[in-house]
Order: sequence, then structure tokens, then C-alpha cells
Amino acid sequence: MGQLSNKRRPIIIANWKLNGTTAFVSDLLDGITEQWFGVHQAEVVVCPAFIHLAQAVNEHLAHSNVALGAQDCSQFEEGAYTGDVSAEMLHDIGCQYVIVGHSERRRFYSESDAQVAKKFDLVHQSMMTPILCVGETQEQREAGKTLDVIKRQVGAALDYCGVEKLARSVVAYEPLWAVGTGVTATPDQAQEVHAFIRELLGPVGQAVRIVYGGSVKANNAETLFAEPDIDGALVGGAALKADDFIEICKAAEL
Ligand SMILES: O=C(CO)COP(=O)(O)O
Repeated sequence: MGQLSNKRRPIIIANWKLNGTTAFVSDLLDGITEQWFGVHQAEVVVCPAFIHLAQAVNEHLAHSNVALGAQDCSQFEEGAYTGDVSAEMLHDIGCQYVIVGHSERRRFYSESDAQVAKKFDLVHQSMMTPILCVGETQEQREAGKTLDVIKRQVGAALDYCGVEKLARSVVAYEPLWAVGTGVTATPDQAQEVHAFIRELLGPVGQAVRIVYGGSVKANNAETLFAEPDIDGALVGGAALKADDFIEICKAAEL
């Protein structure tokens, strides 16, 4: 993949969303860690639900080469915010990554660009790496507004946090029309937006890993990863089966 020419380490991130019991998570993590040990070119991250993070790190990941991430964090540092989980709590429990601004958070919980930017900043303050999700709706794409939407979403984090923090982050391009729909962006469509995001970031853009998400499967991962600006994937449905997920991870190493 692009890795060879640009020296960015590929990264494959599993977003398990609202799925799993302790038994399911145990089986899935066993399946992943049994197949992903030793030295690999690609970095692998799993993002279980909050309630399974401690189990994941204590029972499975502590001595593995699979990193732990969370699916979200609070926009507040601490205090009277019932139900929230702070970035610092996630760091304390062993997370290295936190997804912020996922389209499902923006859509179902009306998260704004400003809230996402606050979360993005707090993840950095807590010494973890944010995975900033951006992406357009079908309607916005049809209206020719894709790049405007991406510019606004990336710009909100850039304005609030500065380019130095963006340089130490992962950006995930997830077009909403491809998330959970079985419709994947073509490699050309994804590449166009990835190249645009890299350009928006200026000189530091060359070092930032930009991953694609939206119906990534074992049978389409390889062609996506062959694009020069696609550095890996953020995987939903196909990350719920260890064998399928590992196939995608392997495709990032070709
Ligand atoms: O939202 C996603 C990952 O964050 C993508 O989900 P699917 O892979 O199920 O389309």
C-alpha cells in the first residue's frame, strides 16, 4: 500500500459500536490476538464499548501488540456530567486512542463541530491519539458539497487545536452513505477526499494517517489500501468477526 512510498505506518481500527457481551468480547479478542502476534507492519486497534474496556486490557491486550481505543469521550474534563466518561479516565484504564466525531454521534446525539473539537483537544491533553471522523451525507455528495463539508469538519479541529495537534492524530474519512450500508466508496472517491484532507493539513499532512471507513470488507480492503493516501481503515460490521477483521489487517501489509 501507500506505506512503502510515504513511510506512514498503516493502521486498522475496529469500531465495535453498541455490540457484545463479556463472553462475545472475550472470544473476539482471543480470535484477534491469536492471529495477530509478533511484529507487523500494520498497527491494529480495537474499540469496544466503555464497559468492556477494562476487561479487554486486563484479560487480553496487556501483553499483546493490539492497542486499545474508546469510541467516544466526554467534552468535559470532570464534574457533574452524569453518564459521561472523560478522556483522562480512558487514559487511566489503558486506552491509547479515542474516536471523536463519529457520524453516529453527530447524527443521533447532535454533536456539533465545536463539541467534537473540544473532545479532540481533551484526548490530546490526556496523552492519547484522537481518531477524528469526518464525512458527508448522500445529499451533500449529490449537491457537490463533499469537499466543503470535509473542510468545515477538519477546519473546526484545526481552528480550535492548531495544526500541531492535528499532526499527532488520525483522521478517518467515513462518508455517511457508506457506513453500515454495504455500499463502499470506490477507491477513486475515497482517494480524492483523502488527498484533499492531506492538503488541508499543509506540510504536516504528509505524516498524518488518514483512514477510510464505510463498509470495508476483506474483499474490498486491498484495492482501497492500494491508493496512495489511504493509510488503513476504520471498520464496523466486518470487525465483529475475528477472521474477517484479520483479513483486512493483512491486506494493509501487502
Ligand atoms: O462506522 C464505521 C466504522 O466507524 C463503518 O461501519 P461499517 O464498516 O459497518 O460500514
